[in-house]
Amino acid sequence: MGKVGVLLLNLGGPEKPEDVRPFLYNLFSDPEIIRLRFSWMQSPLAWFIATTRAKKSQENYKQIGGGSPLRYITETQAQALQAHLQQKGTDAKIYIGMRYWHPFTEEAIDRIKRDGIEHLVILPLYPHFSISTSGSSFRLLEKIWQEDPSLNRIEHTVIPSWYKEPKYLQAMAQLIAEELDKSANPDKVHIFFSAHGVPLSYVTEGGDPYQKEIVDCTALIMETLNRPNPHTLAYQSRVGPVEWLQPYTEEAIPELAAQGVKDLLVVPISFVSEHIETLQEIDIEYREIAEESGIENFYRVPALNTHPVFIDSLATLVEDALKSPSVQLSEVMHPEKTVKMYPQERWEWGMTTAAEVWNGRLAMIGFLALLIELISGQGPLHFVGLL
Ligand SMILES: C=CC1=C(C)c2cc3[nH]c(cc4nc(cc5[nH]c(cc1n2)c(C)c5CCC(=O)O)C(CCC(=O)O)=C4C)c(C)c3C=C
Ligand SMILES: [Fe+2]
Ligand SMILES: [Fe+2]
Repeated sequence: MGKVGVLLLNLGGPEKPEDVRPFLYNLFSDPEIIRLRFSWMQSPLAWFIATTRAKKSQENYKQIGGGSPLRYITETQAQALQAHLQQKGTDAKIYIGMRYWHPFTEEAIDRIKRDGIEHLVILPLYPHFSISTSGSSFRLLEKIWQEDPSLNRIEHTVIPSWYKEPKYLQAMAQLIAEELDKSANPDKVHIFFSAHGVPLSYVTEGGDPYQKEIVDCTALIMETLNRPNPHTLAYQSRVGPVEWLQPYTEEAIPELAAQGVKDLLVVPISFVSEHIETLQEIDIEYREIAEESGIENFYRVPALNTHPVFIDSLATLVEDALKSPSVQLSEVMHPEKTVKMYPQERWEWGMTTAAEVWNGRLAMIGFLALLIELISGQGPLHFVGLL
């Protein structure tokens, strides 16, 4: 086999306070995050939301040291994966392609070309597929491929989602068991899976398999854990005025407390690295909500980061992908009717319908807010939680 490369896809995060606004601008410019019927409105709206949200977001990042640890952690994961693959006899170079911040996906592709990579495994660091995460990165890659025919020389294969990988489940179960055993009464602890949310319309109209994959994944982790603890699944990090997947984490925690739960173990499951939503949202905001509502012991399972069993699972995914028939970007993005992949047609159609909702509500709220905010210094977006 010729030169092998592995492209790890991730979201990216601002490294310092000045990065927050341009990072948010990149995020809200993505039509997979907000799609507007009139594409000319995308940039002004992204600019508007980024500018108005930046201060609050910067304050959150300040609470965890001013920036996101995502780049550093992803780099250590890449090094660990490269070393582990080498140990197992696979020579591969690892590249990091972030969607909204450095090192950008475009830069990774430039390096892959320069290094003369012949076989490329595309591995998103999201265990579950969502239109808004892996889907967005795949769409960007597809565009890069379309614009640069020389990339067709590279044989590529995509791993669309991988939450069923046994060693990933084992690593999660191991981390949960270690945390449970720190409690005086391990069997009494309520295990609380907190997944990152998406707008409900992504699932109901867009056909996003994300919710199903998350539900499946929690069941598989509980099965692997094999303990008698009760468990709950809820969704965190809602942004904007539309309905997201329910139950919401910030509402589910007080409900459990009202039912008499005293020991709560939060398990973040959408993401494999520590980031602002584990370090700030869970460890600070949700802990406060829990303690105020009567939870006595609040624990949190650490993110996988460079857990050796997790790195081994990533290596297995890469090795299996190199041995199996390739999965093309075009297959994932435009599956044939007979292939049971992501329902692109419903997704396109659904996102258009969802877009109308976003378009109507966000654009209207956005420009109205801008006007009111300019006049009064206090806009309505503060009340719907967008700013
Ligand atoms: C699987 C994980 C994620 C999903 C699904 C997801 C969807 C999604 N996110 C936003 C809006 C924002 N996300 C932000 C940060 C952020 N998002 C994820 C993961 C998922 N997002 C991570 C890991 C991070 C943090 C990166 C870091 O800095 O460590 C932010 C910025 C932070 C903030 O201002 O709160 C926004 C905004 C939407 C709208 C969405 C689905 C449509
Ligand atoms: Fe997000
Ligand atoms: Fe988020």
